[in-house]
Amino acid sequence: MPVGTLDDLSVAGRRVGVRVDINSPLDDGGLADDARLRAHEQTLSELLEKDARVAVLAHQGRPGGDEFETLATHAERLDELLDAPVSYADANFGTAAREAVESLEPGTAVVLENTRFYAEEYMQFEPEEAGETHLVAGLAPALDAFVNDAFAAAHRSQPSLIGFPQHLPSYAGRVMESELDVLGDVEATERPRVYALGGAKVSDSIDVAWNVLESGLADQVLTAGVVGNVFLLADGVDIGDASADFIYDEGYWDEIDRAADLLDAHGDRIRFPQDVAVERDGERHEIGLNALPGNEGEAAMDIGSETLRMYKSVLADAETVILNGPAGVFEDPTFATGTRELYRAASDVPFSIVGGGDTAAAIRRLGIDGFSHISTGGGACLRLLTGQALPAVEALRHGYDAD
Ligand SMILES: Nc1ncnc2c1ncn2[C@@H]1O[C@H](COP(=O)(O)OP(=O)(O)O)[C@@H](O)[C@H]1O
Ligand SMILES: O=C(OP(=O)(O)O)[C@H](O)COP(=O)(O)O
Repeated sequence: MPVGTLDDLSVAGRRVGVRVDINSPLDDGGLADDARLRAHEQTLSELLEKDARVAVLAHQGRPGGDEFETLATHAERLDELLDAPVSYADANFGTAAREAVESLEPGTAVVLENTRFYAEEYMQFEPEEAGETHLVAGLAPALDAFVNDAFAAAHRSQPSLIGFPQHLPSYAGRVMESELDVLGDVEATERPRVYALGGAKVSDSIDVAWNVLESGLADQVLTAGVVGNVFLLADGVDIGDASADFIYDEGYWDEIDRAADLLDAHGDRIRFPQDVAVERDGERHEIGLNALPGNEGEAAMDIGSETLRMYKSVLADAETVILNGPAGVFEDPTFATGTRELYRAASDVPFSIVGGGDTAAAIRRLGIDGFSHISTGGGACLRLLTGQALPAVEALRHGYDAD
């Protein structure tokens, strides 16, 4: 069943709940980066220009975490970004929230409070149960329609993401629509198709590698970052105590075995680093694999030039590249070379897709452009690229039945 979009929704004067993902890095309580807010400008402006009365729903951080904050600052920033007035209400559901929505003038918006301040929001539900939670059952009567634009959270089965389509006609916003258009049909992209997997979320990356190698989606998988170091260990390379300890400390012991199984099954399509960069006397120093054994106290912080040469030659022949995770500790300029060079080569591939919060931050920081699509999602993007369903999208597809 296709997902309806804003083209199917007539909104003038109607109250529309819009779930966005404006979960952002914070800095002294303020927004350190507003990229995720700007991503939703189009959806919100389009609704407001058509005189909708918009209730914005969103989460920020995780309960107990450093970035678990109110959405007051986000509301202020949206008010600056959008041409229409945006207010803030410190309520999610109940009388105060319903009154805030019901009193909206056409063409104005209110940002409701962080949905995760409400305990049930951080639990997983089936759609029918999600529709009966206090947040959804309490707020839905104040709304005429629901728009889900929160692609980056679409892999979560939380009430505000999957519950409203139980009660309301529901549609994908413009961010959701364009992400699904580009990422929903990865099989149709040209080959050779290369997956470049770096960064530090080793379990997720190995899941992706398994999936795309087993299904035949990937012609080549390039590994870098901590993921590359795990493949080196899996291949029996002694990468030195500092790198290995990091991997064990992060609890990735089992991942080394999974990576070894992957190498046994599909080693002909997996590339891993041939040299790495470490810090020596305060400078970048590159070491080939033969010189690595016995290397004590120097962690592999980036891929080296030999590896880059090999990866660039794979990318030069690719028609499609899907990239997730930096190649090294790009936050430190000494170790940003691998990420910068790899991303530049990837941006020259005819069709290039990039996903991941840190990956997008690295692209901005290193000033690289030319990618075909930069996804707003990390986990959601990878889930879709491995052919798995997203609960929030399934809820839009199957949820509302007017009868
Ligand atoms: N060799 C490495 N050693 C330690 N950390 C690394 C290494 N390579 C990359 N990283 C770290 O990985 C982090 C990003 O990984 P990840 O969260 O998986 O990316 P994304 O958010 O794009 O999915 C960065 O903070 C970066 O410093
Ligand atoms: O930042 C997000 O996802 P991402 O880290 O995969 O990009 C989303 O806001 C989901 O947040 P969550 O991973 O706390 O559920």
